[in-house]
Amino acid sequence: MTGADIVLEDVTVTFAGRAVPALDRVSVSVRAGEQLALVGPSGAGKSTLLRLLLGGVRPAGGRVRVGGLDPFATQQVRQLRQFTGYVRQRDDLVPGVSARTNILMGQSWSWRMPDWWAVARGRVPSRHAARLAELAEGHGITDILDERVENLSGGQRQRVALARALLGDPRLLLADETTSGLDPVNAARAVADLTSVEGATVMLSTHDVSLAGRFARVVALRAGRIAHDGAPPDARETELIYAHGS
Ligand SMILES: Nc1ncnc2c1ncn2[C@@H]1O[C@H](COP(=O)(O)OP(=O)(O)OP(=O)(O)O)[C@@H](O)[C@H]1O
Repeated sequence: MTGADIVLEDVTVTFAGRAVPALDRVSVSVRAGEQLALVGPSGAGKSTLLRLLLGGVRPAGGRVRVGGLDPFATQQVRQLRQFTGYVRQRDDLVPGVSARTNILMGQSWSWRMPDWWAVARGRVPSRHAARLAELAEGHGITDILDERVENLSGGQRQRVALARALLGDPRLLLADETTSGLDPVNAARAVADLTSVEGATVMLSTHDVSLAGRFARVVALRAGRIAHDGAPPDARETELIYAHGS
């Protein structure tokens, strides 16, 4: 499986009612299979950039391509979402159903009738059984698979969301502050898992400078602009990226 390449050319996003663009003429190219950390102060545009890649926000200008697909073309974005694992900053687990069903539902686009029946009966479709068991074990959630997600802690919910993103062996993994609610052991495990999907392109946004330092490439945003793109910034550069004011 090959990862998805990403091309952003001169992309500007301006939210309604905001004088300042959330992304201001941003250009970034990511090779298929490349893994990078996205850093920058709160409000710098990290979530906006990740959401943009799946057609979640519409640019006022510029060009976006992910795996050669246009996220703003209906048919293409459907295809794009099928090969992407996305762990959002605020998880979007479906209440009222179990952790297991939530994890499986990320792959429902590929199900046929017998798979739907299996899930409706609380079972795991055979095509997902081995990988689900492996992910649940790896993330310490085997014992909570039957729990309704509203009964889980924030960290447990994050691990469920992570397992859902990883279940389909995605070509692209987008993780938005995924490790912030996790204890150090589970945070390390989450990063190890996110970066070990064979061939997948990975973009992980984080406020954790030491975590970002584990990536060969770090892209920093500041007030919607690229402030750094390359090897992890040193202490002085990091200070400038996070300095108050402009
Ligand atoms: N739906 C929206 N409507 C209006 N403004 C928005 C919307 N989403 C984001 N913004 C604004 O766009 C800017 C960038 O926000 P974004 O969430 O991308 O930042 P971030 O770098 O991910 O921040 P954090 O680290 O706090 O998650 C902020 O000024 C934010 O207030």
